[in-house]
Amino acid sequence: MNKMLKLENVRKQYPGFLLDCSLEVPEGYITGLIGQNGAGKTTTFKAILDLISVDSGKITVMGKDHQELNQKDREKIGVVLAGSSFYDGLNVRQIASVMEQMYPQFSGGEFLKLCGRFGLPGDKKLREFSTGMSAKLKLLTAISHNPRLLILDEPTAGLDVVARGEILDMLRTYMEDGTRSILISSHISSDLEGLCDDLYMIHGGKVILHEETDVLLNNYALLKVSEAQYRRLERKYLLRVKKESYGYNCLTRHGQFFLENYPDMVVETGSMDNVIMMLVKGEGV
Ligand SMILES: Nc1ncnc2c1ncn2[C@@H]1O[C@H](COP(=O)(O)OP(=O)(O)OP(=O)(O)O)[C@@H](O)[C@H]1O
Repeated sequence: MNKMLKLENVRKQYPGFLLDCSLEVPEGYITGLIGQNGAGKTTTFKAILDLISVDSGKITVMGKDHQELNQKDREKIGVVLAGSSFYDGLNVRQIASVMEQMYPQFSGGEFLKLCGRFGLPGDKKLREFSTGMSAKLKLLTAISHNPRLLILDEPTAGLDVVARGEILDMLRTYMEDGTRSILISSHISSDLEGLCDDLYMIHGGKVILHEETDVLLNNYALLKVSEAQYRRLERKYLLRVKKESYGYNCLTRHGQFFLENYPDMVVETGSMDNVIMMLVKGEGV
């Protein structure tokens, strides 16, 4: 399978923080990067886009070293970064003409049609936009020049549930052409679990888990067990353990096995937040 993006042991040191990240985005995939505030998501995105220098490691974008991308290659990438935007005195129609001059592939007509569909008036200045409108505009400008790879750092940050849903719908529509790919970050797991094919969890600069979303939601589970039940559990099936007032909370990758074979045990599947919590707060077995 073609890799649209590959990071191999990319390291970046800041005072009190070390990013050490390896990840891949295969063609046709939506890959999610999930992590709490300060986990290293934005640092990873800036490294990919060559906005910061890295200390070591290798970053390959569409088969080329990320520092060797030419203008044509860069036109195949759409980006949403926190904070970046157009001058706020412009309106949507003016942005369309700026984009048309920058990107030969950009269709102003198509862009304005999409803006209309997502409730962005053509003659309203950016400074009059709500947070949700600005987020939608950023994503529409990133996808309207027909890129093959989207790199989206927290595109749903600060949005209400309706605006988040609209952003996720835009991304699903973008993916209908099967050769496109997305790397998207969020600290809200529910945004990513319904969208992504696979997920990387990042914590303290390190990737602590990489799994297909289906496996994560169906096979990873919390076992809530008493002291006696815990003593009988085979340790090899457990990833992390946390002492609780009732006994132990255990993270396993074999949730279906426990559901089928231990009818008396409390087995909770389907929550990415639980998995993250146990990976961060639980102890090794
Ligand atoms: N220019 C910088 N100089 C020093 N430290 C930095 C710099 N940029 C980021 N950091 C540190 O790197 C760590 C990771 O920050 P980063 O912005 O990548 O996290 P994040 O996962 O994107 O978090 P958030 O969800 O809050 O945006 C933090 O501890 C931050 O303070």
